[in-house]
Amino acid sequence: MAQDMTLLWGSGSPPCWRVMIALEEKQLQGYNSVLLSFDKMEHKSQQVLDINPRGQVPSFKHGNVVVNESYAACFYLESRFKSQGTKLIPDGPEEQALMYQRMFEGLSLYDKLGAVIFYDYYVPEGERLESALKRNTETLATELKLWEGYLEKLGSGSYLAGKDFTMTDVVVFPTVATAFRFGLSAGHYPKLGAYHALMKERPSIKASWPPHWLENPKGQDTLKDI
Ligand SMILES: N[C@@H](CCC(=O)N[C@@H](CS)C(=O)NCC(=O)O)C(=O)O
Repeated sequence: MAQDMTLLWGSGSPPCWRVMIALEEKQLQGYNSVLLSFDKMEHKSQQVLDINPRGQVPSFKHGNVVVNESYAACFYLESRFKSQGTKLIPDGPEEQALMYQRMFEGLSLYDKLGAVIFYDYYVPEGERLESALKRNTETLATELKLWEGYLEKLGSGSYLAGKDFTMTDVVVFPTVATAFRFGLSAGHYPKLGAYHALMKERPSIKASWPPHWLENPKGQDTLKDI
């Protein structure tokens, strides 16, 4: 089916997961899927550097077309396979505006989540401060409350940009799932919890669930109290 496509990816990487969901939704199964190990630094291998000089994943190739930014790859797939699989960009101008707005806001959520769960990874040992981590955590909680409010306003059973599944869900769900993997409480964020539960049942999500999460279903509890 999609044998002329290659995706180099790492398990649990939200940017990689975005592209995998888009491929599933556009019925592009059968692509050449190359799972790389971050622990072994395989994302810095020549195989990746040949198509992505940043040495990052996702790295994606379709024939001679290289698209490495996850948002760009998702847009490329939607545009190239417009009439195939799920329609990810709604036609209505208002629906489209909300979809674009929320998908780019999703980058803020991703950055703020990373600033908490990967604090020790990003900040060298001698430069870490309790006060900075506390501030990052408060900033994340404020951001999560925004999303909780968006879902509340849309009503139960909604996706992130309305009653239909859209590109916003493709690109933002992996961040939401990562927050829950790191212990976010559905008790504290019931709308996000319901959204997470709804999405977990979707075939594209089941098919692309991070393999190391399947192997080890228990995540961390970093976010349990926020
Ligand atoms: N802007 C890129 C970000 C990709 C990214 O940050 N990938 C991470 C994995 S989640 C990575 O490869 N990190 C290794 C590195 O930067 O050296 C996208 O959204 O595609």
